[in-house]
Amino acid sequence: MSSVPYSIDPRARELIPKSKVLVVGAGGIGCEVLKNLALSGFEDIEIIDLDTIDVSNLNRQFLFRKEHVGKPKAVVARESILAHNPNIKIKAYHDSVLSSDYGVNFFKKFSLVLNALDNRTARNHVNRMCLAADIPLIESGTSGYSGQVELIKKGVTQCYECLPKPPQRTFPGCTIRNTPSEPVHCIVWGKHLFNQLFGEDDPDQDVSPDAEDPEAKLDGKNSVTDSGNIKRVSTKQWAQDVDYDAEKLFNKFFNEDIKYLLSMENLWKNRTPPKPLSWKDAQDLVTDENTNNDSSVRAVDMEVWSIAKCSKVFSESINLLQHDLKGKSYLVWDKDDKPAMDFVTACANVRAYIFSIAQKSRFQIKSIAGNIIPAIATANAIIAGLVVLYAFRLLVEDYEKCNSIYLRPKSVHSKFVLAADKQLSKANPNCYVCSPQPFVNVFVNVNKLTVKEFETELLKKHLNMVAPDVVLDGKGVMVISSEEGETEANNDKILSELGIVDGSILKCDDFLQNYELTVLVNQYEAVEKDDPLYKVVANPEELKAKESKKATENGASEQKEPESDEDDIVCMESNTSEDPQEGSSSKRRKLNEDSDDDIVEVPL
Ligand SMILES: Nc1ncnc2c1ncn2[C@@H]1O[C@H](COP(=O)(O)OP(=O)(O)OP(=O)(O)O)[C@@H](O)[C@H]1O
Ligand SMILES: [Zn+2]
Repeated sequence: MSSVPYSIDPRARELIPKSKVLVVGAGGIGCEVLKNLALSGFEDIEIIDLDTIDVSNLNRQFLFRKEHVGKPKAVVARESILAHNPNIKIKAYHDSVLSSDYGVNFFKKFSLVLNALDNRTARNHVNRMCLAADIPLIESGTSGYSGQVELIKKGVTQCYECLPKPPQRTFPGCTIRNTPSEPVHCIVWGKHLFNQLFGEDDPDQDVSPDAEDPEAKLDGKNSVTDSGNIKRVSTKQWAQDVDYDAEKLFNKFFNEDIKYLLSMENLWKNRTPPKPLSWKDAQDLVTDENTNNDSSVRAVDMEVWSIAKCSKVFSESINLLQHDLKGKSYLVWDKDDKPAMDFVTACANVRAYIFSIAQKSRFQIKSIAGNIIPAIATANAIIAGLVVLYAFRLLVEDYEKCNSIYLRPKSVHSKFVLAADKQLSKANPNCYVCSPQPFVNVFVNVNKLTVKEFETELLKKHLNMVAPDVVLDGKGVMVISSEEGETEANNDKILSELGIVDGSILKCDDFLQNYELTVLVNQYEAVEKDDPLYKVVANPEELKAKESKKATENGASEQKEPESDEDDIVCMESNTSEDPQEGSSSKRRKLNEDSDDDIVEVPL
């Protein structure tokens, strides 16, 4: 780093007003980035965001005001910027960046793309689009007091998908409220419910179905007749009015609300729909194998409770918490408070059951629940400042000054708050996205997996394709087509029925992403009940090494539902809030790791 790291190159000053910049996401970081761009002289900006403004955004997304709630973020962000500087050319798209309207040619228009997103699917997609269009991308994210800015440039740096990532820990609100798919989503929901019933009112922590979920309104049609969210004036007030009757509460949250979610039909087109559960039916759900008679605290903590037990604990903990609340205005959730932790364990597991998600022991839930990270406005502001400083450097192709930079909480392990890598991160030669000839090994049971499962689970969910075409190499068989009506007849066929066997090569092409991937099929059969449906690796040697290592560590294979989520969670300083919060983490490395060998302090 130079001694005056943030001086602006005079050539960049000239280019700033002439350069066209795309900002993807107008949330916490996006609002800050837009303001910084406008104030530093950028005059040609486009902004895309799929969401509308929620009341919970107002504390940190300062381009939005109370009167904007319900309006599209991109549109209001544009209006707010124009109100300050009407001379800026700024175009807003209220849409998902994943839509086919934003293809490679759309991206080619820009000098720079700045990501301000909160989820991996969209980040992966923009990564691929910028690689295909050969446009520099600045990727950024925050998670609590930590954050990161990183340059992605074809042929110069690693791409967003070069390294495997730990499980995601920050979640969009609609995942929590409408479409949980992992245990942690149910745990966050359980903590939110605790706060709604007993804690301090926080609009960020609504637990009711979110009818404003953009996915529920695909094609502009909303299957839900009621246009707004299900609004309870106050969940706490309602709970008090029914005297915290456990049966009524259970039926409300696990039966009626789930029935309402089912009415949002678009959500369930490609997902397993949830099963509403009444209090009465829950009493019958006793696990057969529950022969464990050991009632010691340790045994109870390690066991995965049956749903009948969850409902019993739900009721008992509510009674205790209601008692604790007497004389206080609210309770503060604490993982070490028995009824509070019992309540979250019971709720998380009942919700997991309803959504066909693996249930967890109290011990596992405790470690996950204690590590959920809040969104911090100042971290967003610092990261957005760095994003725009890096934008200045990129305009003059000063890539060497765009090393990944990290914001991290000060701790006993590190003296400084901002640190940068000493050099640009090199691309992974085995990356199945940015290597010259992307290639990957997939391990699937060709005698069991259907074409549809292969497409949804593997190509879309795992390999992040949006609209793949798949041809069986050498045979010319069109397995999957992105054109409607061409290969639907294959959907329910087993892979082997189409001639896909061990050693087959599939050529997968996502026209939208301008991305071609060669897939080598390896026959694999799950042995244990919990073994994954499939595995994906660039280099099978890596898989072997990792698997045997993991197996000795915790008896689990690599891709299994992570048993040790807490290992991957970035631990915050002990005095930070533990309230769950959706954020925008894109972390690629642990930010509080001890070794500072490969990073340097950044003078402020
Ligand atoms: N596929 C996508 N296309 C366009 N915008 C997206 C896409 N996915 C996410 N976004 C937007 O990225 C932004 C990320 O911002 P942020 O992390 O602050 O999330 P938020 O939803 O505004 O806040 P929070 O989740 O904390 O309530 C959001 O405004 C979200 O709508
Ligand atoms: Zn890569």
